[in-house]
This record gives sequence, structure tokens and C-alpha cells, in this order.
Amino acid sequence: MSDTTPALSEAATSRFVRIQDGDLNLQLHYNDIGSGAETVVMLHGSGPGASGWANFHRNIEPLVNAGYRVILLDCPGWSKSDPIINTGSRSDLNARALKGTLDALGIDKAHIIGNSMGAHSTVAFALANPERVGKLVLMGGGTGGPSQFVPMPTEGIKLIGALYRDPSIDNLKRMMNVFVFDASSLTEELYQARLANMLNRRDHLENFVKSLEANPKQFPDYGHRLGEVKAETLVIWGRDDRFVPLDVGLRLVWGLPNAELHIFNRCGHWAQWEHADKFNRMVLDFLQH
Ligand SMILES: O=C(O)/C=C/C(=O)/C=C/C=C(\O)C(=O)O
Repeated sequence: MSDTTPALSEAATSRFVRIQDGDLNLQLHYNDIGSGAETVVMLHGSGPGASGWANFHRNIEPLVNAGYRVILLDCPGWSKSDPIINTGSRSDLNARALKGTLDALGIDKAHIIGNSMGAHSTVAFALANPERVGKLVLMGGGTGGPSQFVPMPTEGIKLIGALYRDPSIDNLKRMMNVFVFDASSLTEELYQARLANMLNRRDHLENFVKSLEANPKQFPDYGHRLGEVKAETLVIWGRDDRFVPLDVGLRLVWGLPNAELHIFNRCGHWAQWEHADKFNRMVLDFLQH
């Protein structure tokens, strides 16, 4: 899907919703594409300048063509959603934001595809709202907690921190070079678009740094609760993920009773972008059977 096809562009599908869940009262941005009876929600990762559209623009069209309604939710503190300083569990905050959004849109149940932080938040949502989830796809995330093999924080997460503190093009390039397996696939256009996203919302960048200072562990370890998630789950990981290492994916398939794992060779932390065609075919097959 290209941003030049007006009906499927970010601008044409851009919407806002106000959610109210206890003390949480926020305006959130989302993209709403397609009109199928079944809904697929996509939750983006935690990098500076991330958004539903930036993370998933290569994955929308096949789902819409197959008859799904696709919702890309921008989490609190990202893109055009309201700013927030988060001192508790960000996974649970995002889960509450998703519940509020589904309630406001009158959607009882959705399949959820989560990328990194979005995957942590998907598990948080499934734990809190088991009756609201269909199938789950988790990429490069699903729970916080330690890797058994790789020193934490990983090199990628350290580079994200440096980029949040100093949002320069050099730091962005340092981070993106570790982000994907094949950095030559990253164009100057992509870097500039990401830089513009980041610099458009300096408040989000500053709030993320303040949140980390207040609580360095934004994503709790759900390892001990994974057995409660009964939804069918497809876990997808990049062999060369230098942000959230592969053994976290192995922990997920051990803990989630109805999960299977696919590992992409020559793939970093962005499987849905680095291997978009195969990723899209796998997700459709998983959702339809
Ligand atoms: O710290 C974690 O466990 C999670 C890290 C992320 O969610 C990183 C994600 C980065 C992106 O998806 C991005 O587009 O920047």
C-alpha cells in the first residue's frame, strides 16, 4: 500500500477517539481501514517516532483485501495520540487504552497483532480481557523480563534510549542500523520520515525519558502468567533481533499453551517490514484457519 493511493492513505484513514477508563481520560489517534465483520488491531513498538502507520504500512492491504477491518492504534505518548508520563506498567496502560478504544468503537472482540512493545501490550490486554481477543500475533515481544543469554538492556534498547535523549539524525541511523538485519534496505526517505515523526512531537520524546527515569522497567515480566492466555497465538521473531532477543520468543512458546513460533532467518526486530510478503501470507493463513 502506498501513501499515494488516496483511499488507503494515512490521511484518509486517520481518526480520533476519546477514551475514559477510570482515571484515564485521553484522546487517541488511530487509522481505520476496511469494513469487514472481523477486526484486526495492530499495536506498534516503542521506538521514537513509531506509529501504527509507520510500523505496519506494509501489512494493511492484504488484510483489508481479505475482508478484515484493520485498526492501527497509536498508543498514549506516540504520534497524534495525547502525551503522557507513565510511571507504572506501560504494557497495562496500552491495554487499557485499547480496551477504551474498542469500547468507544463498539467492537466486542478483535484479533491483535503486536510489535515489540505492542506485543507486550497485546499479552497485557489478553490477560485482562480474555473474552475480547480472537487470535494473537506477537512479534519481537510479548513479555518483559530477562534474556537468558544476552546482557540486558540489549544494544538496541540502549540505542533507543540514546535516541530519545538526543533525537539527532546520527543517533537515528545508529539505532536503525541495529534494528534491521540488512541496513542497506533503509532509504534516506525512510530516515527523514522517521526523523520528522520524532521531531514533530518532542513532548512525547521528553515524556518517554521522564517515564523511564520514574520507572526503568516499563514492561513487566508476564512469564508466570502466560499459561492464562488461552488464545491461539502465532509468535514471530527475527533470528538476528538485537533489541528483544530470540530466547524471549522461546519463553513465550513454553508459557503460552496455544502458541507456535516462526523464526525468520536474516531478520532483525522488524519482521513485518523486513519480510513483509511472507509475514502477510503467514498471518492471513493463521487468521483464516
Ligand atoms: O523494550 C522493549 O521490550 C520493547 C522495545 C520496543 O518496543 C521497540 C520497538 C521499536 C519499534 O518498533 C520502532 O518502530 O521504533
